[in-house]
Amino acid sequence: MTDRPLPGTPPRTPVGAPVRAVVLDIEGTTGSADHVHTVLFPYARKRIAGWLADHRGEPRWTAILDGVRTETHAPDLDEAGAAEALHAWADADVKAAPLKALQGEIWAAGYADGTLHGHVYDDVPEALARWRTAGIARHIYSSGSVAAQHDWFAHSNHGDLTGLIDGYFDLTTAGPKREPDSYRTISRTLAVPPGHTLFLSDVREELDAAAAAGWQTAAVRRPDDPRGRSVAGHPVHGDLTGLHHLPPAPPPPAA
Ligand SMILES: CSCCC(=O)C(=O)COP(=O)(O)O
Ligand SMILES: [Mg+2]
Repeated sequence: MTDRPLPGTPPRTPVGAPVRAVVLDIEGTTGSADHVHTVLFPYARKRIAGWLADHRGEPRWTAILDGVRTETHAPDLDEAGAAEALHAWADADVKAAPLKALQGEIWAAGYADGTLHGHVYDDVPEALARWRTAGIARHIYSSGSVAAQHDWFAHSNHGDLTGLIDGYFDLTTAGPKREPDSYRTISRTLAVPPGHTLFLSDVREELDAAAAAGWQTAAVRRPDDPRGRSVAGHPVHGDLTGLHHLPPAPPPPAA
């Protein structure tokens, strides 16, 4: 796949404008995509049918079934049909909210019994701590559910990092990551102007969507990423160390 800017992408606030909030992707940016694909996804895939059977009738089971029925436009789908849809989404890595909610539920048990951990690259805790010291807000935006994101950072290879993170956005609270409107929703929630918000991701289409919403962007392509270091239209970093010293926002005017 070649990296080309989307036609019609408007010019952005130049990098260098004061940054008041950093929003970070997980898979491929702050954590290992390989860990997500070879550890977390298979762990959940194997347990989908068992989880549905074990939690039948509970409110979270009902929410997941209702979500699958809505997404598949099949209001009468039963548990077996829902399991089939969830398996198909898992196999194709479809970012469907009911699958993401269920994966989060299943992973929670694995984190609790110590089978699973979240993978966070070594440079991430220091970057988050530096931005906190500089008064820059730090939020995560991933297709994984908010609960799954929180668990990933709470049970990371660097210990519990949740104290360094101000909040989390997912498909249900913001929307799909390749849609500019999702970034507009996050801007409204954070009450930070788009031009003062920096998005970090490994996926060009996500960065293009954030840029279309007026955000600053930087691509993160880890050295082991087979896609290489070129992401058209966005500055590219191999880790977060080059982003430690973001230009801080001036303090708000006195009332
Ligand atoms: C710990 S959240 C799991 C990541 C996930 O489920 C996923 O689909 C990756 O999404 P991202 O938006 O972080 O690329
Ligand atoms: Mg990613």
